[in-house]
Amino acid sequence: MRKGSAIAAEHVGKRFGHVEALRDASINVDYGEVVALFGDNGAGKSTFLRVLQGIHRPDSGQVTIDGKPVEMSSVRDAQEHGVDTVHQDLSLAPDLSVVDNMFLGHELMRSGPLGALGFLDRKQMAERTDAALRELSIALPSLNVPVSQLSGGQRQAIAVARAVMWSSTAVLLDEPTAALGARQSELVCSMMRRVADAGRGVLVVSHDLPRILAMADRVVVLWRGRTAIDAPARDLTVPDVVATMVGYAQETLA
Ligand SMILES: Nc1ncnc2c1ncn2[C@@H]1O[C@H](COP(=O)(O)OP(=O)(O)OP(=O)(O)O)[C@@H](O)[C@H]1O
Repeated sequence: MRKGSAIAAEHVGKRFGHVEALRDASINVDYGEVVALFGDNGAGKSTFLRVLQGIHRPDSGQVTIDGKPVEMSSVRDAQEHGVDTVHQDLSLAPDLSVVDNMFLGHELMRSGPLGALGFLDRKQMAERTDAALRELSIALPSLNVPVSQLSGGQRQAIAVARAVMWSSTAVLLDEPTAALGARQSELVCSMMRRVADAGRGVLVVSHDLPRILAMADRVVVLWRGRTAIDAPARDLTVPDVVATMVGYAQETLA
């Protein structure tokens, strides 16, 4: 497994007009590590995630990928650096099969009779889908059913497996357990651990404090656009995290 920093940001600032969404936000995710990003509503989590995804250019500060400074101006730039994101809406095409969703935008073609590329290489796509799901111990009833026929947890698993298949450095997840019940949330947590074990850095944004704190290696808490906590998860309890968020707010009101 590669060692060191998969993705990081130092002292990032980002303004939208008069709103200072990020003022001094820092985070580091090592290869093989799961880092949880917590914060109250409006703390800047989505903005920070978008900076790391190449959607927003930071006004100040630096993003590094694989330890090297990067300037990104699109999601494609982040993908070229091996960083992929699992969005809250999963971005799956409900009527397409598991295999077709895994290769959405990356379809494999094979030569037709006259040597022209024109046919989807369904065999190879199915084999690579099977291997990608196996790597994360994801079992599905069939790879050929439309994903709309699968459970929420299974759809989440496909979106994660797809991100892992197309990324070599880091996988960013936005609220992966928000729409799931307890059992499926636990399965998604163990899957995130396997993604890290497969050598990626994993960054998860969540409001599901107890569950994600219990499985993460490191925790970053944003408060009003600043990194207020950056500590090993084992050193923190849920009340610690909440108290920091609320405590900071009370300090300001006082
Ligand atoms: N495109 C934008 N234009 C203007 N203001 C924005 C934009 N994006 C975010 N903001 C503002 O930046 C601040 C941080 O928002 P952000 O969505 O990053 O917080 P969050 O921690 O993800 O919140 P939540 O948990 O509610 O999703 C908020 O005040 C928000 O209104």
